[in-house]
Amino acid sequence: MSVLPLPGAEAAADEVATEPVPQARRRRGLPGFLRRPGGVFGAGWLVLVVVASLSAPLWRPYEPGQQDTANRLALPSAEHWLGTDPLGRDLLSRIFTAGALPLLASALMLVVAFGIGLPLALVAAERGRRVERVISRATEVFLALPATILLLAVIGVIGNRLYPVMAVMGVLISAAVYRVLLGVAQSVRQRLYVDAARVNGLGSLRVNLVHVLPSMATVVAVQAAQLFGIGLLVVAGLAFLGFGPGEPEPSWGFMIQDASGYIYNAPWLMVPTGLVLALTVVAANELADALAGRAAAPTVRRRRRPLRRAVQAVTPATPADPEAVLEVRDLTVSVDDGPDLVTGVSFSLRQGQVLGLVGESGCGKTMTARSLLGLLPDGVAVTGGSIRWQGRELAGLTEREIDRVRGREIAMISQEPMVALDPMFSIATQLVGPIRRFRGVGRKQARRIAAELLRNVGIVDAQRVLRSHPHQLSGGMAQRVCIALALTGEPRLLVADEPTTALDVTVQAEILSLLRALVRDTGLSVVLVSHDLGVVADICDTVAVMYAGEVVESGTAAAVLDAPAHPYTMALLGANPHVPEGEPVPERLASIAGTVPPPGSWPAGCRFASRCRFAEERCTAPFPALPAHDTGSVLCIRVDELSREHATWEPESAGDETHVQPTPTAGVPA
Ligand SMILES: Nc1ncnc2c1ncn2[C@@H]1O[C@H](COP(=O)(O)OP(=O)(O)OP(=O)(O)O)[C@@H](O)[C@H]1O
Repeated sequence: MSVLPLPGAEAAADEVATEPVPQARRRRGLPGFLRRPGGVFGAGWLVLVVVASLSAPLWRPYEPGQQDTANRLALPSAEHWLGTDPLGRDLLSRIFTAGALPLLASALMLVVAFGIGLPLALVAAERGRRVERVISRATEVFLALPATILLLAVIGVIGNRLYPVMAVMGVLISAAVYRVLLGVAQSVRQRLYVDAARVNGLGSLRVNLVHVLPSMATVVAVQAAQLFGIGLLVVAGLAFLGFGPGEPEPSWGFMIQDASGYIYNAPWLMVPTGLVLALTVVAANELADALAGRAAAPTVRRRRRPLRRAVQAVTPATPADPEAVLEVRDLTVSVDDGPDLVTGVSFSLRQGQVLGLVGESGCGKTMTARSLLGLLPDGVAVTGGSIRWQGRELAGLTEREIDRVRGREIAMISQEPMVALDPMFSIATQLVGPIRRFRGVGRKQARRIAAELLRNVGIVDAQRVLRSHPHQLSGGMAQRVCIALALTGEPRLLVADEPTTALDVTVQAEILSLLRALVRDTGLSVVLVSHDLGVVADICDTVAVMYAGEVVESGTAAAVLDAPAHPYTMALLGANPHVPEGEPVPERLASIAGTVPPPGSWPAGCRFASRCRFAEERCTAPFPALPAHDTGSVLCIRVDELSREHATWEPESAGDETHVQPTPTAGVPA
């Protein structure tokens, strides 16, 4: 007997890992699964059988043991609608009297299986890889046990008592339930709105109850429906083998076994009981399929984002800039038992300033930014260096300690506003909760503050937006709401990970000007992650250019962007399609041959050397020391020579060019 795989449940689990299209959720009328014939049949038949079985004592035409000896083995008639058994007992009355037991026993099995499997999956998904490994190994032991033999052994010990036996069956099945739900819980926890909820101070229990569980509901329902059918078959199978209520008590399994003895001279006897059992199992499966179909249909796939954090030993560092509110020194972020993703990253940020982290995709910008909030993916940790925020060390804080900082002192906005908002709740609900938690105010006042926050981020019809759900907002509006959400805890530092990437150019300019206004009016500091030099030039005071997990050049935005000193910065600017206002549009853009080397295969010397036009043999040797630069730092041993030579990264030849399609950014001075 095996309960895995559960194909429908797995399909639904797979789909739940993607982001739902909110419009589909909000369609009015019948639930999605009831728009499918299988769903209508499954739900209808199950309701009928459950109601008829539980209420059988109220309506059955005969007592289940009442014998009509003149009418033995009768075919259906007006007196006995489904016929009679060898003792002349009414089949209709016996079938539905017998129904309560398998239905309740199956339900008990489900309660036990989900009562164990679901909490274990939530805990394993939340607590990280080590806890998950322990729980998974333990459940694998259960999966390896031969369930049928074990059940018979249990019956041998506790006797012919069906409910305890089915409870034991539930314990065995909980391992399979855990396996399916773990994957779902892990993927739901990776959604940005769960991340946002954690940043907004929601405790782990409430994150699970409010955000994770509702998103798992479909998979739980699919799996429960399938397991219910399996439970019915188990009960019937046990009764067929003689384990279950004995004569004269009716049971489906025993009635089928009894009928099998009359298969040649009274074949009809098998039909009613067999049909009711078969239809009930099929109905459970049809319902599961319809539920899985409902989950599968209205979805689109989105990029998954890593979220969880793990902190390991860190080394302290002394502050270099006395005016800095944020001082990151020699930050190293690594995969557990794996390569470094970020090494030796240092930068500082003053109050009311914006720091841009720039670089190609995969350079470690996001890992660096997420380290500030303790929101690294599971299995990735800060393994060295220091993150000092307002004089306090953040690297190495426990989850509980960093919880007090997240949202209240440091908040986050992300690249995909639509995914950062929970599609299930109105904007008011999503704002009021964090406001009440962070500011300790009542619901009414929280709603007033929510409206005020929306107005502060440029939303004029705040009341309408408060009543809306995320899918009713445009991308720009949703990002404004996300910024308002980030401001609910009155943070002093905002980590903005590509906040304008998903928006069109006009809206990008609006959001940038909103961020600028917030910085100017409130003294907020911002760490802005971007691969767009136009955006960085537009808003940042200082810049740290990242390549292959390290900062290769840093300094004031004016210095770095106007007079880049590191070849990689020169190359990025040479390949930048943004054209400064008033400057001639270049005919060709430079390109950078090759790709960023992945973590684990960085060379010992300059990591950019293999792509650098100015590289010499000595560039491949390990760096002697970090060369100094007037206004920041440059990780290039040829920096002085290149500066003297006025080196620039120009398009070299026809093979090294890209024709320009200028996309002027509103107000980008570059
Ligand atoms: N959970 C993870 N486990 C292992 N490696 C990871 C994980 N998440 C990211 N990485 C790797 O870490 C490196 C840095 O990734 P990161 O997301 O910080 O880059 P990025 O510069 O922000 O790029 P992008 O702009 O595409 O987000 C990449 O090589 C990436 O593949």
